[in-house]
Amino acid sequence: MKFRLFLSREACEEYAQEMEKLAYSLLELISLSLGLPAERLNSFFKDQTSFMRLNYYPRCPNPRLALGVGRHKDSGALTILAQDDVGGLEVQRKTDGEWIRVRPTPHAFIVNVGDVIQVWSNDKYESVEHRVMVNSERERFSIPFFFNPTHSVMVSPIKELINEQNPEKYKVYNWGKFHTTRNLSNFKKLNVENVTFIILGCLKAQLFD
Ligand SMILES: O=C(O)CCC(=O)C(=O)O
Ligand SMILES: [Fe+2]
Repeated sequence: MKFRLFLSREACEEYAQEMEKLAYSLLELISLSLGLPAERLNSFFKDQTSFMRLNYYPRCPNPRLALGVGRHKDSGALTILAQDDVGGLEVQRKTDGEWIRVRPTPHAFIVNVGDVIQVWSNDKYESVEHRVMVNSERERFSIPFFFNPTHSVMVSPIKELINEQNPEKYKVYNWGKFHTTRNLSNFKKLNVENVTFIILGCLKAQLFD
């Protein structure tokens, strides 16, 4: 995939509209896979707070000293990522903590399940931890589309998925408040490597207070 450096507003709007359609299709498939009606989750996105980002990672002579994107989990519902052929995205394998390179596949998107779907599905789906390494020889471009719920949505495990054998693992939280607080803090105030993980951990911990 080749990216032009300057994208027009119209192109960005058109791209976002297409991503939104794709995101709804994926959401419906996820809903079906959980044994729910296809459109069960759609209403959470009526005035969605989705956005896209144009990422540029310049070449770096000493990649070990530079931060592409530090380790994190995406906090929204789904991320649909387009990337060029340079590579640099890595996901952490849960079994041994090893960072695995995600090899770019031509004409394919990478789809991340975010924390919101992890909570809705009560851990049936897991939000993957990932990071981006920079490259000493080539610059890199990527375009993530973050498919996020409406600001006022209260996120908690979907009640149809909860029963005695599968009690809810998360307390309810407000998506908009959570997202704004996280963005405003810009990860500065917490001296930890992985803020999302800690926050999800806190939500889980509260359950057992
Ligand atoms: O550029 C990438 O490959 C991923 C960026 C990313 O993880 C993010 O913006 O959340
Ligand atoms: Fe990410």
